[in-house]
Amino acid sequence: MRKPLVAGNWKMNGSSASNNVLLDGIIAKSDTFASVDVALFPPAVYLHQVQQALAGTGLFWGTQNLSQFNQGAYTGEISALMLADFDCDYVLIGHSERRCLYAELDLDQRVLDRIVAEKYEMSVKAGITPIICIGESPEEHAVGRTEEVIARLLDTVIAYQGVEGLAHTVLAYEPVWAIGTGRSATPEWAQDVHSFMRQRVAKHDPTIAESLRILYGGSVNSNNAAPLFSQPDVDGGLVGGGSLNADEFVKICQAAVLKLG
Ligand SMILES: O=C(CO)COP(=O)(O)O
Repeated sequence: MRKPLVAGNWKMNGSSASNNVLLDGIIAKSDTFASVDVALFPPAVYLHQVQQALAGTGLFWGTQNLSQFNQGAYTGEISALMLADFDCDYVLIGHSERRCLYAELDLDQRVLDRIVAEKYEMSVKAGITPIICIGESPEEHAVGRTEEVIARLLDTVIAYQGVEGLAHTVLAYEPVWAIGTGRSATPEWAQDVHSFMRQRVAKHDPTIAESLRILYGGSVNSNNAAPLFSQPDVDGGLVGGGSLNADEFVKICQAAVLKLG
């Protein structure tokens, strides 16, 4: 049985004061979801605050991005080694907001997937578990290209690092059309796509595929979390807006506990 994981992506939200309220609310109820893994992803400037608050609670933390380079003249970037310095457990890689809004191309205009693969390698080497986000755009969704888009990214990551790295990786299916829209994928749709992802990995290594956690992200809330998480190949959620309110996020984490029966 894969242990469910609920990840709260705060995106560019919060302040020292509001973070304290949110953290206190989550920590106060953490014994009600102790049987699942829960991780918080604050903006990098608040990493220290979150690390201090969560130390000893059993909750995990991470960041929303990392550089594909180790160190040097990369203004504004944060390396895997720096994240390891903060005992980060996880890092989000390839979130659609980075791909779309920040056009993560390198100087040779190489494809985005390659950058994702390089970041993935950096995090694995630093001992930080990557959560690789993939999903189709509204346009790709409309013309039925979901599986093609997902297969392309998965194959690039596997080709670059080998399937073995996926033993230390979490995948997140985040359809762009469901992010921040209030229009979540149906549980059936999420299950179909997650199953496709697992089967694609299984072609390379069935054992790794079976143990691989695949999260669903896109308008997860306290009403739809339980039906989504009840699907056999949905191993938890990557939550944006729903992770900014302690009561709402705690309910989503508790929904993941139901999956354990
Ligand atoms: O992008 C997401 C999490 O990374 C999902 O965001 P929402 O839950 O706000 O739709």
